[in-house]
This record gives sequence, structure tokens and C-alpha cells, in this order.
Amino acid sequence: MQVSQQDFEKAKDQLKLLKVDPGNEVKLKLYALFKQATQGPCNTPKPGMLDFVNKAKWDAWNSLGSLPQESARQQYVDLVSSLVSSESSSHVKENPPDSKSGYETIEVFTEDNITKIVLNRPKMKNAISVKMYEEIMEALEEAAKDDSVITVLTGSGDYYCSGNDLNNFANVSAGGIKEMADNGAKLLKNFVKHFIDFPKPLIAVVNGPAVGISVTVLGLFDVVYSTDRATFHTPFSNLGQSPEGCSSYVFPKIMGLAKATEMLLFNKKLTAAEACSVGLVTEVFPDKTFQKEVRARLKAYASLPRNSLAISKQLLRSIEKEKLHEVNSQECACLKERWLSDECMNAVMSFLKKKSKL
Ligand SMILES: CCCC/C=C/CC(=O)SCCNC(=O)CCNC(=O)[C@H](O)C(C)(C)COP(=O)(O)OP(=O)(O)OC[C@H]1O[C@@H](n2cnc3c(N)ncnc32)[C@H](O)[C@@H]1OP(=O)(O)O
Repeated sequence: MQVSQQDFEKAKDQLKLLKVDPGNEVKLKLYALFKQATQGPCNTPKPGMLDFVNKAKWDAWNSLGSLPQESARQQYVDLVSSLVSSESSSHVKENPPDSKSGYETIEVFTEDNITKIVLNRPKMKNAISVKMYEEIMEALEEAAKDDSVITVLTGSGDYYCSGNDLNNFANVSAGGIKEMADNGAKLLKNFVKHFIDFPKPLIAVVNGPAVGISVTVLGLFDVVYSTDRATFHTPFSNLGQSPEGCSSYVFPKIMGLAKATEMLLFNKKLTAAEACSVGLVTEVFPDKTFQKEVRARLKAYASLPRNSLAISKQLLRSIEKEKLHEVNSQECACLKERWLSDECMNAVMSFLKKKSKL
């Protein structure tokens, strides 16, 4: 069925009403499809190398080649519709269900026996600041005690999470970088401990790309659902760091040593399909139907008997618990040293410099 001009105009208007910034990659795609739909194939001169923004836009439009205007219009309408539906089915609602207040960096809702923790720094791709580490731990503690049957962790906006907020390394306390590394290691150890010890089924709803610690702790979740738009990246060597979240032990167990090595040593970024084929992800869904399909599964799981689920989880996990705590301690001790290394400091400085356009 052809998309009418009216549908196209409606999609244009809906786009303006989005509350969450969909991120540069999606915005470039929308720009390119819009230009192709309204003007046909790219026909303007290529901007100069230093005109970064216009060059990125030109590249995106040009990459559509001779895609017919009708198809571009269709893809534009589909993309806007998926953004609208993922926004309306995520936390960004006028009246969220039973939203627990008091958090700055996350939102927490309990509905239908499901406690949902939403990472909520979409402009920063849900990078985990010190405050966010603390709030996630607090929310997990509350979820462990509340009446819900299952607990879900997801992200707002186009990313699931971009990992540790690298600005955490920029705020050096009066005690110097040694103290910062000590505090970081304590925080990390406690954070990962909350996942190891979590007593109820814990489900990750990976709504977009995932980086660093948000990927490594996935091995401690009971189920991981992912949109086909997500990627899984642990760029530790690029950052002069080493693995955490018990991934040095859990990843080889899940996917075998060779695949774990590609990810944890050589920074290999997995697609959602690859992550599923190595066993890190339970199931992948098309982005367009992701929220709907996942919601149906979560609702069904949350109607199962609470105690039976919790007891079964303990049976599956308890044998490994002691080992996991030991691995967590070792990984944190190792990272504490890494954070003081030139390799790590140079990598973090280079990210922060690029960010501040120095
Ligand atoms: C104390 C416990 C420590 C535990 C240790 C854990 C290890 C890890 O988690 S390692 C992984 C660390 N994360 C990264 O290396 C990712 C860094 N970010 C990026 O590479 C990119 O931002 C991106 C690929 C995630 C997204 O790129 P994209 O071009 O789509 O968007 P941007 O314009 O770059 O991002 C928007 C905005 O957000 C800032 N930002 C994103 N992620 C982070 C982050 N992890 N730390 C700090 N800031 C981040 C980004 O700089 C942009 O900010 P501005 O708008 O101000 O420029």
C-alpha cells in the first residue's frame, strides 16, 4: 500500500512532538529519507571536509543512492511510527504507573507485578554517572523487597546504555587520583554485587546499543531481550581498562573462550543477532514490534507464582554465587590499577578532549 502525502505530513508533525531526542544516527537517517522523499537522489555538491555537520547530512542522503521517492516516504513514515510507538510504550508517559519519585537519573515504575527501572539520561545515551550507580543499587534493593514478581532494567531514548560515564574520571577528589580509583573500585564492586545477589528474576530489555558495564552485567541477568537495533560493545582495551561485571568468568562460560576473547580483549562489537547466537541475548525482536512483544512476555512471566520463581532462580544461581563474588573482587582490584595507568588516563583524556572540542 502506498503512503499518502497526508501520512507523510502527519509523520512530519509527529516527529516534532517527540519528547526524547532519538540521537544523531536516527536524526541523520530521518534527514536523509526526508530529502530523498521530497527532492529525490542527492544532487548538491559535497560539503568540505571541515564542514562536519553538513558533510554528515550529505553522506546520509547520498548513501540512499537511487532509492525511489515513494520508498523513501514509506521508510520515513515507518521510522517515525517506530519512534512514536517506542516512546509511548516506554516510560515517557503523561501519567506513568505508580512512578516512585526521588530519583534523578532513573525512573522506577511498578505495574502488573513488574518493577521497571529505566535509565533516564537519554541525552548522555544513559551513561552511568556516580549518582546513577547509587540510584540503580537503591532501586534494586527496593525491587527485591517490593511485591513485584519480576524486575526489568531498560533505557530511555535511543540507547540502552553507553556504559560508565567517562566524566566520572574527570572529577578528581581532593585525595587525588589514587583516592578516586579506590572509591571507583568500591562503588563498582558494590554495584556488581547487587546484580549477583538479586533474588528475583531480573530481565534486561535492551532497547538500543549497549556499551561497557551495561553489557558485562548482562551475564548476571536471567533473561535478556533485545531490539534488532541494539549492538553490544565492550571497548575495554581501547580504554586501557579490563573487564568487569564478572564477565571475565561468565562470558567464557556462556559463549566459549574464543568469542569472549574477541569481545573482551579485542573490542569486537556484536550485533543483536550475534549476541543471541553466542547466548548473551535470549531473544531478538524487530525494533518496530520490540516493546509490544516484550511487554506480552513480561506480563505472562509476572503472572507466575512469585515464590516459585524466586526459589527456582536461587537453585539455578546459588552454586555460582561464591565464585562470582570472588571474580567481582579480582576484577575490581585489577581495574583499580588500570585506572591509574597511562594507557587508561590517555584514553579517557582523549574522549573528554574530543567532547569539549579542545
Ligand atoms: C566507577 C565504575 C566504573 C566501571 C567501569 C566500566 C567500564 C565501561 O563501562 S567502559 C565503556 C565506557 N563508555 C564508552 O567508552 C562510551 C563513550 N561514548 C561513545 O563512544 C559515544 O558517545 C557513543 C558511541 C556511546 C554514542 O555516540 P553518538 O555519536 O551516537 O552520540 P554522542 O554525541 O557521542 O553522545 C551524546 C552525548 O553523550 C555523551 N556520552 C555518551 N556516552 C558517554 C559516556 N560513556 N561517558 C561520558 N559521556 C558520554 C557524549 O559525549 C555526548 O555529549 P555532548 O552532547 O556533551 O557532546
